[in-house]
Amino acid sequence: MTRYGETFPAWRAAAGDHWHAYTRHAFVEGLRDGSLPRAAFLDYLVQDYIFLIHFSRAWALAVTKADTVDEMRLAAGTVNALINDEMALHIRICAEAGISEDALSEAEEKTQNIAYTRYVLDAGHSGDFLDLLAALAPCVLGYGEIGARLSHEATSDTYADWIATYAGEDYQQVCHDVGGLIDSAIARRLGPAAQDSPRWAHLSARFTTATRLEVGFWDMGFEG
Ligand SMILES: Cc1ncc(CO)c(N)n1
Repeated sequence: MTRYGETFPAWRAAAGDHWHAYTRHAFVEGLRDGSLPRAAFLDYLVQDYIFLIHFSRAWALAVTKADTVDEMRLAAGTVNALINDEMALHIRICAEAGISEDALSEAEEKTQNIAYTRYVLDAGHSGDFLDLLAALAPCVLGYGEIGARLSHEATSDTYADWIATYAGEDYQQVCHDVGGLIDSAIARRLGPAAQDSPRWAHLSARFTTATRLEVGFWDMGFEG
């Protein structure tokens, strides 16, 4: 399993079965073996386009919640990667299927999508930089882990374009940078014995909640 720093493996372990339910979801396995119906994939991509808009807003909030210029730089880099790289995948695949960018912007946002993105934004608004990072982490790092695994385990090239985006060097670099950012942000605010800090359990619980919301997002993908 991919590490992406020291904090992530600890939070991932604390999320227990929820992490497995997220990263080994039937939707993910359908991407792996190509059995996922195209209509479900496109439905998911349309929702994910909207997701990425709000997710970019949450990373932009991280820029304003940061304490150092290094933290700002990394958060701003992630905003850039989301808006200018990752969303391009959605626009490209949807365009190939006859769904225009205008149609993407006008699509109705589903409730599981609203629940997830607004939970993350609220973590940032009501909490500090660490609360926000804990809520953001499962998304970035989970897709990194899924992409890296599927690049080795895929048995079909039906969804090769999607897999290559998350397994690719650019996205994997974002995951390593974000993993490092979480480690240094924690060390800076909670000190070397972060796991003994009273905040640790709370941050870890936020990570688990966001992981559960990822499971709901895949479930939603099947409903469409
Ligand atoms: C729901 C969801 N989680 C994570 C990612 C990765 O950025 C994504 N595109 N969508």
